[in-house]
Amino acid sequence: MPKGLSPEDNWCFACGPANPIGLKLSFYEEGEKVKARFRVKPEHQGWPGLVHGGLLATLCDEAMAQWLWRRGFVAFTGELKVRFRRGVAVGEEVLVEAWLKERKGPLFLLAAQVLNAAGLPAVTAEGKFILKGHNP
Ligand SMILES: CCCCCCCCCCCC(=O)SCCNC(=O)CCNC(=O)[C@H](O)C(C)(C)COP(=O)(O)OP(=O)(O)OC[C@H]1O[C@@H](n2cnc3c(N)ncnc32)[C@H](O)[C@@H]1OP(=O)(O)O
Repeated sequence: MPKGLSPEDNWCFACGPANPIGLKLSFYEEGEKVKARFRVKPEHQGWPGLVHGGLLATLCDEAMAQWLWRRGFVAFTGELKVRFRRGVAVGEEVLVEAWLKERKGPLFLLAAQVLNAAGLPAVTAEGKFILKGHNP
């Protein structure tokens, strides 16, 4: 793990409860997936009334990293492919979920999606993660 990066600090932008400007995502397990709910705020918008795509990509990236982290893998995102299918409105509560598709040695391929308030896919994503270590 790089210097300055301590999980105990809880400063992860997406999931760290101590980060004052973080998203404070709280993940849980359901079957083979990790999931989190997130209510989008006005400060997350890009086009007026619509959530910024970069933030939705962050939700996917984080969910996939969480899937690995919770299983003891410290793995970095090497590649992230994101498809924006439906705009998400400010104020909406979305569900982000991630799961493993394949592992080839140190390379993990995961998938994620953001479901809108109606349960329809707003974003689908795939990520390649490279194993860098294990957490105790
Ligand atoms: C508080 C608690 C929080 C707990 C939860 C924490 C959540 C945090 C979530 C944050 C998620 C992020 O945004 S992470 C931050 C964004 N990502 C980064 O900063 C990573 C920056 N990039 C790197 O550090 C590096 O390039 C790596 C680690 C990705 C790869 O470098 P490396 O480790 O030297 O790996 P290397 O030997 O080159 O390659 C190993 C194998 O992976 C393949 N490979 C390498 N890079 C890639 C790639 N981009 N796409 C595809 N494949 C790749 C190689 O071909 C090779 O396969 P073969 O030839 O052996 O078959």
